[in-house]
Amino acid sequence: MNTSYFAEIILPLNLEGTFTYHLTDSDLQQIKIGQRVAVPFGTQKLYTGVIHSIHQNKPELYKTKGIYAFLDDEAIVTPTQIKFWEWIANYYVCSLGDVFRNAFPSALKLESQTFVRLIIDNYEKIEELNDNEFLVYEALKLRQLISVEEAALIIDDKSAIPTLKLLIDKGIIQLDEKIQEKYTPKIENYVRIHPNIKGNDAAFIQILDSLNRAQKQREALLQLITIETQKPNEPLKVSEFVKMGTTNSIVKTLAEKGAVEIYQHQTSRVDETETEKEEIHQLTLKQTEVLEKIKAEFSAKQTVLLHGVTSSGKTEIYIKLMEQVIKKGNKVLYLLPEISVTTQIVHRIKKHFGERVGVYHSKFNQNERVELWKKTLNVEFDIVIGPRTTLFLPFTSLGLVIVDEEHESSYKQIDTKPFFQGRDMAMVLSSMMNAKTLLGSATPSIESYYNARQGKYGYIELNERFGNIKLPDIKLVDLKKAQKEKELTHDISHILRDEIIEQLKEKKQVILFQNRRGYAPILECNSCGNTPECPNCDVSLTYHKFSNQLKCHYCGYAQAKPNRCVSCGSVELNTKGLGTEQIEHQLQDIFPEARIRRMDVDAMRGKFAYEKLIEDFENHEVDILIGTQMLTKGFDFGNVNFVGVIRADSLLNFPDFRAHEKAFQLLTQVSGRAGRREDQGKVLIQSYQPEHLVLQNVTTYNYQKTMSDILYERKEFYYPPFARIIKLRFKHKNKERLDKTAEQLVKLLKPNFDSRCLLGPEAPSVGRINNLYITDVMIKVLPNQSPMKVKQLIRKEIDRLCTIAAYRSVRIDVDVDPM
Ligand SMILES: Nc1ncnc2c1ncn2[C@@H]1O[C@H](COP(=O)(O)OP(=O)(O)OP(=O)(O)O)[C@@H](O)[C@H]1O
Ligand SMILES: [Zn+2]
Repeated sequence: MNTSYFAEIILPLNLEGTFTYHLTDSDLQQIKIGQRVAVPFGTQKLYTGVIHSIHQNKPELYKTKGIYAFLDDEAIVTPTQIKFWEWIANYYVCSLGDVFRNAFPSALKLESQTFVRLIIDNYEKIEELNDNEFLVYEALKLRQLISVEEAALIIDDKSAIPTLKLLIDKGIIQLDEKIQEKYTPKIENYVRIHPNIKGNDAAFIQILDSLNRAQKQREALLQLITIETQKPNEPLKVSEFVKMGTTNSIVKTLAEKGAVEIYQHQTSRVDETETEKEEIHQLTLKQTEVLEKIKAEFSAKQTVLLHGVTSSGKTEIYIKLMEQVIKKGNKVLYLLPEISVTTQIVHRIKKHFGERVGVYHSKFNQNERVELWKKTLNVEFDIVIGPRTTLFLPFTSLGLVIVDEEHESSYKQIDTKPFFQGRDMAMVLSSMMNAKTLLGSATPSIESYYNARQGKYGYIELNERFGNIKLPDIKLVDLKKAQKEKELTHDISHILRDEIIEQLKEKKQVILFQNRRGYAPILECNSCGNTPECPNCDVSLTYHKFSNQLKCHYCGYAQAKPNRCVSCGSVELNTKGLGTEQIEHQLQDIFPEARIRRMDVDAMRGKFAYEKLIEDFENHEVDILIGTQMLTKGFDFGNVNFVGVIRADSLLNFPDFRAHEKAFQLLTQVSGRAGRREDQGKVLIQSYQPEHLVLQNVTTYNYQKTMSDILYERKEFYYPPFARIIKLRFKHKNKERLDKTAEQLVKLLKPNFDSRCLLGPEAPSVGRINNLYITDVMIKVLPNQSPMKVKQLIRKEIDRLCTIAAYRSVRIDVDVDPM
């Protein structure tokens, strides 16, 4: 045995660094950086790891173990990816294992606690299974579900992971997941002249004669003939045909008589494979100019910020640029904030590039993820589109990374480590691969705007809408005044109401925005003022009328709505605040005829709920769409000329240093959904404080002014982009222990910081979630400090704290550049 070679292996553990295993001669024959291996860890555990590096430095302090098995012949992780993971672990102060866990699909990463289930009950080629595979297969037939740990008991430790991997590859078993909802495409009815009589004059004349006493049917049939002659290859929907003057029952009768045929055709947005490719739009003069400027800037700068007003055709410019990059043999990564709400853009891109587009859907299951990983590795795509996690796919030869709607806060990962900012990491990955990055937005984030103005990025403006349509006319509605003058029905001012009536009369569709979900966020007792709170979190419960429940938006806790106040027993419970659900009810009351739909997380539960709603909206099966900020993300609907904002106030009064920036962005974006085709759009924003500066700037589209006001304040108080923020979040079920730990860490850190730059510990506005108390410490890193040194210091002091038993159980999350 040759023990002079060792491999460093990345494991999905919350521990620093990589782990050393010794290599045998035969290991050395097959080992490649980026390959998967099955290894033991600790006394009992099995993991799938990835080979990080090979060396000859024998560890002095402990005895190494060997590798159980190699799971791949070739590497499935690229060297750039490993470098990228390390960069992230370093920057975001977490372990390489934390990054690996999040970046690598779980279906490729079996470990002791992973469960698999049988998907083929009667496997036909049983004789082809090896003994171990057969034993696991038999066990699964009895139990359906088995963990890697249990498989190791049935066969042995060494073979457990490789055996399960083989069974997965053969499609016999699958990682256990909740059963995924299948998308049932919408079936549309189409109508055509019956094939039996088409082109058969005799048969046709016979039918026509038989209709002599049914004039309407005869006319409809003749009309259909005319349409088919004019547009021979265009399928005609029954619904469209009916709009041209006939009725559903006439079409039905004609079908019964064998004159026409009603047939079905799937109109799916998700499954685009059969759609024909379309030519890329010719850019306008202005757009071409912008494209040329982008390319010129790229020759000197790695990153360019495209600041183009809503509906200026940024997407069209991206498409043209992508085409040019692909022609040179390079690949493109196109990042979007939330793929589920941006089906429209995916559709537009697929229309031009067809099969060579890979789409990462945040609701993809594990098996779909693996497929995308493998196809990217095999360079089967020219373009891959997806949300921030798409950054982790195994790309080669990227030429361009586009970050669309770069200001969107959903680029930041907040629920799982690493807490990375997808936009920033896009630039890192792009530069590692010698590619260029294009950031695009109608309302750039203040950081990107500042960097561009400082000359770090190229900066290009596009100030006119496609077709030279004017930006929507935005007016404010004073809710105080409306209330006083009794010009308010529920929460809808009469100006807003009349505008909606006008729009509906003209057969236009309306988009309304309200920043809160639920019915009326808070239930309050009229006698004692008590408000029901979540038993697990320090927040009031939100009232949802549809389910008649009170729900916690933090931990998911739900209870039936009480009839009496739990505190004093009074039956006079009142609702306070305003959510989308309530607006929906109010609208239904004011516009009983209108078809109203709602778009928020509660209404969008299923896997393809957004897609379905967007489809219905595009088909004009919806008159009024009310929703939360989901509505704002890049929607491009032709039939919307008017947008209304129900109440802008909660956006303005949010206790966060980014509140004004976000409010400006959100209101500008939502306004931008109006008037994108022919006429100038209109927007009404209702608010109790119409004099507010941010609102005033929104109505005049004064981005520059807004940002320079905000920059001024940020500079005064050391906020980004003038300082970097690192937030330490402490969590524990015992409040006293939590506070002590946080205070202790602050004491250790204090000597290194100016007092203005080390703030807290302080409980956030929601100080307890899911029975864990929370407290935050905020560190501001000034430009004259090295962020890396500060991070090292933080790591060191946290490690020091963890050596003391009393503090060890407190969870400390380091969030670099929190949002
Ligand atoms: N050169 C062009 N030829 C044809 N249609 C165009 C052209 N440029 C833009 N359009 C159309 O104008 C509409 C708005 O363009 P697009 O969606 O690309 O704008 P955008 O700048 O990405 O907007 P937003 O920031 O609001 O998402 C789209 O329907 C698009 O197809
Ligand atoms: Zn809760």
